[in-house]
Amino acid sequence: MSHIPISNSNPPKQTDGNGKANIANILEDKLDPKVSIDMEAPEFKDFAKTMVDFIAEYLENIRERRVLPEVKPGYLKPLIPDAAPEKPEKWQDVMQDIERVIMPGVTHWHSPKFHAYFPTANSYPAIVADMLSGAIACIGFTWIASPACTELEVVMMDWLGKMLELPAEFLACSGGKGGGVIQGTASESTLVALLGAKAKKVKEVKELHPEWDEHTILGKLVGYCSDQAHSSVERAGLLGGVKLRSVQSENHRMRGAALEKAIEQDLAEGLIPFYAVVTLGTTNSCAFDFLDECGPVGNKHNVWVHVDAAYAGSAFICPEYRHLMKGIESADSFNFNPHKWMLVNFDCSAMWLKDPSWVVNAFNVDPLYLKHDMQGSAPDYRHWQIPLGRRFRALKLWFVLRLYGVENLQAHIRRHCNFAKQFGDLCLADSRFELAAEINMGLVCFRLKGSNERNEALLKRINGRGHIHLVPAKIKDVYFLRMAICSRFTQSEDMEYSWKEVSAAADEMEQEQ
Ligand SMILES: N[C@@H](Cc1c[nH]c2ccc(O)cc12)C(=O)O
Repeated sequence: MSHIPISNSNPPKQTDGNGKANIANILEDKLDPKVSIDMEAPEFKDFAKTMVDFIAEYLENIRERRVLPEVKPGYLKPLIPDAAPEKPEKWQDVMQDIERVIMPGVTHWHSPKFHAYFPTANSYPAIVADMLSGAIACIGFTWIASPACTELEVVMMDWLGKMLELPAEFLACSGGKGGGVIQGTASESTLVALLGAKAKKVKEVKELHPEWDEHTILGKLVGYCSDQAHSSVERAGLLGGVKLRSVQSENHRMRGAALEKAIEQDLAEGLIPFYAVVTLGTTNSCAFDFLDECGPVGNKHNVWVHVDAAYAGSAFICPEYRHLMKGIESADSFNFNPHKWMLVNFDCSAMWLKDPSWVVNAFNVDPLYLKHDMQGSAPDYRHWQIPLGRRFRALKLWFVLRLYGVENLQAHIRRHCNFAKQFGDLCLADSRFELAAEINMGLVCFRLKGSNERNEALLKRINGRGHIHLVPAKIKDVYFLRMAICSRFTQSEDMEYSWKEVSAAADEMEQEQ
């Protein structure tokens, strides 16, 4: 491509006297058809190879970078021009600008010094798969829009479901109604399940009470989640236009009896329970609701049970953690994010439905341009999700599952859990600290013994030092720090480093007292 003058782009256009461009002149001013405006393949190969080298260098040495940037809001604008260039630039110049413009403002999520939120995944096989997805660049809304996009997704969701030992009813290969779909995020899955549950309940109630209009029914619907559920569950209720009730957890976990009590109270008030979200691995403390209690309660009251295992679900590929999803057979839908903890880059949120027809029919619009002759023989995933467009995300799963193998993915999970235990032990060996919750998976919730204010000051100091990055949480007015193990590059020495940072910040605070 580059540096070919594009003849029509620059000469001043004659105007018609009113400041408007003269159409005849513009039409005369055509592109030379022999001149390509595209980057050609040889140049693409050089550019892409340089980028691959940059990526490998960036990731392998990520530990050396300051995990949290020091820039202030607005830092970037002065570093680049105010408008897009008229003439093409060199890719080498763009490469140069990555360190100058972008890197100073990057929070390095894949650094072993990053311990905030929960992990987001990153692996070379997934990055390469995304390159291929970018090249095929199909929009797989229907089967015919790119059969491989749909069919690989169906099979990958079966592979993944088998890795977790999901009940056969969730899998397409069982030959029943069930199957899996890749959504963008767990929040989307929660909303999709809620909308399916809502459609199902409205239909049931209409059959029982043909005299009730839809508005009356919708006003009576009520859903449930634990008081520890992610805020996206509450948001799904708002987006879906239904009431959601939060159920008090016990030791951070929702119990069946509390859920049942809430349902019965609502029934007594004439409300219509329709949906319950059971969280396996909460954001605050990675607590697990009792699915084996809550699921059967939901089933008994004909309430759709959705399981949100966004982070912790990846651990169910390890048999030793599967007891935490006991009761899974009672769920109507199940979701976890391989893009959090299973080495598949964002976005890849795996959702299974026992009976997708509720979701499919709830969203069904069928314009002529989206119809095709094979309808009904394979899923048209546009009906399973909120947007119409969808990328070829199954490629990332396929590459990661094949190039790691289940064994190495299990090893990744186990390593992170062990690092969390290592950090927890370091913490407990220092009498100034205590754990704020039991250590679950790759998360340690800890705090300085004493007031919330002391812990707020500690976190500020840790993040201010800039060597590691953590975020806090609060449960029942107790403020604590969350140490999430996030990077696939983490080694045991990194945990020692992170602990030293925490204890050095505590030392500083003591010295100032
Ligand atoms: N980033 C998440 C938000 C989310 C939804 N459900 C969760 C459960 C636990 C957790 O730690 C985060 C979430 C998403 O995929 O939408």
